[in-house]
Amino acid sequence: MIRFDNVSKSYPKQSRPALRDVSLDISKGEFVFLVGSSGSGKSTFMRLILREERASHGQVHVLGKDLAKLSNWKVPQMRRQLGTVFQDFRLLPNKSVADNVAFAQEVIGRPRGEIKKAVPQVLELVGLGGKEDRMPGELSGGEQQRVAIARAFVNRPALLIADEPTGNLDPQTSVGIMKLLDRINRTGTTVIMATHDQQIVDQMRKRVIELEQGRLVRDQSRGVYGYQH
Ligand SMILES: Nc1ncnc2c1ncn2[C@@H]1O[C@H](COP(=O)(O)OP(=O)(O)OP(=O)(O)O)[C@@H](O)[C@H]1O
Repeated sequence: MIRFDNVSKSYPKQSRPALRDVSLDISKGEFVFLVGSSGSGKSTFMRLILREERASHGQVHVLGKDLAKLSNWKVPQMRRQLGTVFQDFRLLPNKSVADNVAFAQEVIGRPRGEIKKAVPQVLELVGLGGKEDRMPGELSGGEQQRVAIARAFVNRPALLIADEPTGNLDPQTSVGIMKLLDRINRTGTTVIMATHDQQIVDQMRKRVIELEQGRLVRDQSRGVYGYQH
């Protein structure tokens, strides 16, 4: 599903590369935690997968495609198969919960009837049944993140990328969000999650990939958080 072959990424005017010679494979259906101290390269790793950035050296394959060879006009089509969730939720503040989720389907041209059916279903799945008409500002942080996950999942992406999805949430709420991501993973969606949350990584015992100054320093199945701040 994802393959990095000797991938390095240097940003202009930066003395050291953000990623150095990273090689790894992530298979369909895996759940992977990406850990490492601030600045170790986690966001860069995810931006390469989304083709928001391009590798300086090496090859990035996503869903069987070499991203260096993917023409720009095909990028949106590729991204439709990826869902993204962020620490700061990124909901549209003036749209209701249902409309936030529906929007993800509208932009890819799904028929109205299908949207009408899919939105309540996915809101039910994330535990927000009955809150369709609320505005994001009327929800708790945990609920807002559930909306963001519903929006990311409504198009049934092959891969869900979550960048510190529990970063703004208290420990108990975070556990609920993790259970939800685990459930989504069990439907067959591959999940890659960058996190600084030691408790969650230690509890879930999933594959752990650790970056340090842009290098892959650990790749462990059923791993723990491991590094010190
Ligand atoms: N757009 C950019 N332009 C220049 N340098 C960048 C850019 N994005 C990241 N970097 C640099 O690349 C390195 C890796 O950053 P990256 O954001 O990938 O780390 P991170 O592990 O996601 O950090 P955090 O946990 O704080 O989000 C850092 O040294 C950072 O300053």
